[in-house]
Amino acid sequence: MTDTHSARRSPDRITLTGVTAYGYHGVLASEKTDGQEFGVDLCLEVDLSRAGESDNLAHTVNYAEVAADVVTILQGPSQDLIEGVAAQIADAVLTRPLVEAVEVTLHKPHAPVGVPFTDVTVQVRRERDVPVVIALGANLGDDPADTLNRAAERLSGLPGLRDVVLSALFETDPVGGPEQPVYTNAVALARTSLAPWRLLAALHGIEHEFGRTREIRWGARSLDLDLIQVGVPGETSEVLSDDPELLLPHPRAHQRGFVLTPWHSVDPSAALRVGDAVSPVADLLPDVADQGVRPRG
Ligand SMILES: Nc1ncnc2c1ncn2[C@@H]1O[C@H](COP(=O)(O)OP(=O)(O)OP(=O)(O)O)[C@@H](O)[C@H]1O
Ligand SMILES: Nc1nc2c(c(=O)[nH]1)N=C(CO)CN2
Repeated sequence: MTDTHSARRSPDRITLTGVTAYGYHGVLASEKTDGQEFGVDLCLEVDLSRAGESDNLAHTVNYAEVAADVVTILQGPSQDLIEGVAAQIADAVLTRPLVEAVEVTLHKPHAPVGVPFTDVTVQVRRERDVPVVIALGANLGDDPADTLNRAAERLSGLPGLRDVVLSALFETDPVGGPEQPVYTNAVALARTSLAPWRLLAALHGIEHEFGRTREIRWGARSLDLDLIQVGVPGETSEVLSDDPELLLPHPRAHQRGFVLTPWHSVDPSAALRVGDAVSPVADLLPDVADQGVRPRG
């Protein structure tokens, strides 16, 4: 697992250079009929620490798959401008959740320039930028409400997380676990350039700062930060994960009034995937209405 401060390190990278394919991009009619060779260099910013330890391909980005995507786009429908082709490649690469940024250099060495030349290139850099939903909970310490407000400030200060908006705070009856004090819960919405794993590591770091220890499952805690959803359900930005260390969307979110009620309060149009279906959070609320979730005065 990555350390909390890794978001501030200079990023790990995967580079892929000299991917070539024949395509039909260009403004001139002859370019659209005759075609020419295009080349692409890529630099992907990816956290490689987990793959470096695990030796597991699932923990990194498969550069062969990326190369195949690049060739598909180069050979795909004609576009007038190589700027558009480069941007399309960047967007396709960024659909991989582990890619935090990508730089694409698109070469068109046989462009009809009219004078002797070696190459023409465009370069675009794009960062990952997806919505995230984070649930906050606390039921230990002098002032759990203050804990949640301070935790939200820490979220706002995290490199790679922006536009953090905290919901109202709710007092909630404990769900599951041993007998324990009532909780204070809230939900934070934000946008991130961080890969989900790095965001989870950062959340664990904040929990740790607030004195969180993991002992009893569903037991009392000074601060709990859960990642509920990454990306927009049903769209290419949605991240689905069945890795037990990071399940996305959070598998119990749809059953939890202490998540759904604060979430709906801060985003009445929120939607959550439950199995194969994407449901408005508003439609899930009636099933959790008896769980004891009260606005905090
Ligand atoms: N979406 C997720 N958000 C946070 N942790 C997750 C997620 N999916 C899996 N986990 C894993 O769950 C483990 C236990 O997390 P935690 O102690 O916060 O669970 P909990 O809050 O007691 O229970 P619950 O997961 O039901 O909320 C963590 O080590 C983490 O790796
Ligand atoms: N009311 C409430 N109950 C819980 C909570 C929580 O945040 N609020 N968190 C749990 C494990 O994450 C288990 N039960």
